[in-house]
Amino acid sequence: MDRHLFPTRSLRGSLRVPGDKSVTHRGLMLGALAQGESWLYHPLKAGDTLSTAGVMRALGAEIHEEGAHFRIRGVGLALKEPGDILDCGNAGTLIRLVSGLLAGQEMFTVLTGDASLRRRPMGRVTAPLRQMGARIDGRDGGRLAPLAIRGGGLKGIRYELPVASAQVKSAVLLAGLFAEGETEVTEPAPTRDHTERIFRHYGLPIEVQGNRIRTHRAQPFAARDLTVPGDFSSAAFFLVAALITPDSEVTLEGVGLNPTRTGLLTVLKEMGADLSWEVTEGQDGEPVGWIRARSSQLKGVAVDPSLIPLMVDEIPILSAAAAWAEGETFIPGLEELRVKESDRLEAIAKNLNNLGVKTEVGPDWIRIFGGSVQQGRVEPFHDHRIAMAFAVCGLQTGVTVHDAEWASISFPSFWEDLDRLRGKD
Ligand SMILES: O=C(O)C1=C[C@@H](OP(=O)(O)O)[C@@H](O)[C@H](O)C1
Ligand SMILES: C=C(OP(=O)(O)O)C(=O)O
Repeated sequence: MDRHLFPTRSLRGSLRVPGDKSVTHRGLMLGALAQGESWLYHPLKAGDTLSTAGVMRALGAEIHEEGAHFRIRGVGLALKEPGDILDCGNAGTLIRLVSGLLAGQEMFTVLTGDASLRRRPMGRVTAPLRQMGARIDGRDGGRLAPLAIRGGGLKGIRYELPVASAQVKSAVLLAGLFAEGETEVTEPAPTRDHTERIFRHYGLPIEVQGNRIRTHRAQPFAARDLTVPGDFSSAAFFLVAALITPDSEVTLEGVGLNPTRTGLLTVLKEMGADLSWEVTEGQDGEPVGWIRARSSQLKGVAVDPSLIPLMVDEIPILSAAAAWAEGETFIPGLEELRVKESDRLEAIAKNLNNLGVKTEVGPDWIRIFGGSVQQGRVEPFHDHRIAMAFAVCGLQTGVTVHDAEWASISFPSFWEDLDRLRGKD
């Protein structure tokens, strides 16, 4: 479905963004593994996380939608063998994390997903899980889904992550809960630490020492309620929208401000953004607070590559900010963007060019020449973040977004929330 956005003059108001996608995936999985009943409050109910609810139900958990929340009855560590294949839809986090869980279970499962997911690299999880003892097959020798997993009999390993990936780290740690001995993961750079935090919330074994994270076999653990913070990655679209639109001020409330997620704030500040934020509470192990953004004249910057893992999903919206900045922005360290829901580096360059913005692209970097956005058309390439980021980029000039429904993978109320801030109810 095409969505036409007329030129926006100002964005004003405050908003509570939907629940964090990463925390919701993990909350559903661990709630499903716990013993007894618990509530997952304010989860994200969107394409990706509804896929996780479906998969965990097929594995024996009871998951009920109760208003805005989920009520979960867990299985107490022993999942049930499903009678059919498990469909992970568009969700990379789901297929990779659940592979770790299934590697630990004495049963046979097959995981698949949509066309995008079946193109994404799975060798990064199947390699360590095989080292732990799981038998896994798949297309291209287990590098691509569908993946067939026969789990059980795992032994702990010491594993150095070849890429800075929270999904791979989490898959190995989840498998470690079912493995004999200790499992240790070393990260090349810090990545989002929601798995470590949620393990602590449930009293599961977890020890973090610098870039080394250890776990070991878990005993059945009791169900416990969990409140999901607002998703910083969803908030990011409205922050940048307010910065680049004149006469704007937007406040986002109840947002997760975990420092392993907020690299974008550092970069936008360096670009001259009028941004303020405050952590107001610790909610079930995650820092939560508010962020305020006001119209700002941004300037181009060279981004420090060590910040990329702390803002890996925000590169599309950072590119939109760069398009409105004065001068050049250089973003290095982007090799992982090539293997997300789309080739995001390519998708960013194509959409910027559609909107009149010049770019140069290398194998893992992009240079954006800001200051010349024109009216145009956004092509999401079946990727939710691309749809939302470039809708924001074209807000002032007016823009047509093709296949706008892709936003519902992570942010079903995006278009209505945007209209509310634009004063168009
Ligand atoms: O662990 C997670 O919840 C996620 C980790 C990141 O992926 P990688 O681990 O592939 O970097 C991120 O892009 C994804 O949206 C969610
Ligand atoms: C990369 C993303 O998600 P996933 O890897 O879970 O598909 C994302 O939400 O931007």
